[in-house]
Amino acid sequence: MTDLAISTRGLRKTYRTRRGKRVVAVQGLDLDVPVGGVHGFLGPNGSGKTTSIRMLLGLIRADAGAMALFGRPVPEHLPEVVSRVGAIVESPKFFPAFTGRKNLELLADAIGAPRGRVGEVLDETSLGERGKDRFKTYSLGMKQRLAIAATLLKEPDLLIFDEPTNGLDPAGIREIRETMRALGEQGRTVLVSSHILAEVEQVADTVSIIGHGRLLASGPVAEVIGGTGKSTVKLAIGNQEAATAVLTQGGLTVRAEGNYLFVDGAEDPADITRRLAQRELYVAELIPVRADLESVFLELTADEGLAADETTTGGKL
Ligand SMILES: Nc1ncnc2c1ncn2[C@@H]1O[C@H](COP(=O)(O)OP(=O)(O)OP(=O)(O)O)[C@@H](O)[C@H]1O
Repeated sequence: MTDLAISTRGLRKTYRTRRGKRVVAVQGLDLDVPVGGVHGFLGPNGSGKTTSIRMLLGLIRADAGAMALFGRPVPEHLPEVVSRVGAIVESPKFFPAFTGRKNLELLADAIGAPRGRVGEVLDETSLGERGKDRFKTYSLGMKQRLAIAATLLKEPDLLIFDEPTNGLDPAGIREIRETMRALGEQGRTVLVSSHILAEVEQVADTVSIIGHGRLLASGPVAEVIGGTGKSTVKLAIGNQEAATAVLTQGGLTVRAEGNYLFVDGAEDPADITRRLAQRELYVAELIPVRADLESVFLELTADEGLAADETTTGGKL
């Protein structure tokens, strides 16, 4: 387990609401995050991402299951590994009237980090010269990057960001994305939770997709995208009607869009051309359409709904 920055097995958490209802937020989560690079922790709203992160950081107790950070079981051994972990789970508090630099200097003093680190972390988060400006003049994106800079003061090996781009404009999102990518390239491990997939797809090396507090898929982005075993092929053909009939008979799903047919479900594009050629229908153009993380995510979480189960049954976990 030591080559994993994060590992959980059978992690569970049920909340009890004031009205006595039980909300199963995380139900048997097995999560593995390799050391080094950016790992996207993906799931629809309410799928248990924040709850899982809070358990890992020792902010709330798990009901059952095992967790480890860098191979050390937590929360039991959290004091040993906590210095290797930086996290932004909620917006940190900075002094509005102080400059970004001053805020970081105060924080560095408080946690015993050298003040020399402040200039470095401002550069690492592309705040550089803007460190001289007051915090209250910062855009949301800059405030968020200052929060990341603060977590970098103690040079953590693992950074955990819960929905770091929430509320940011496209420019702010791009800046955070570039910062995360740079951190991953330095060999740090970055866990970033999100329900915005396009964003994570561009920056993550590996991903885990969860739904209802359970792991649905995990691995390198390319493998997770390819792993659904389905591909779409776009083809141009003279007789669309006849081609649709042949392919549909063969169990494929076909839809027409303008001059093209989009065919789903073929194991191999060559299979499509062969079937059509057997009926003397010849393809003018055939383009495999790359699956993206978004479509894989939607496919995997199709049955998950938008919120976790709410149940009034009092069964023991
Ligand atoms: N303190 C709490 N008390 C009761 N229920 C809670 C509490 N915190 C979270 N929940 C519920 O637990 C489930 C999982 O929530 P969680 O915040 O972990 O999901 P999430 O994937 O982080 O979602 P989001 O993307 O919306 O932040 C949801 O149904 C949520 O309403």
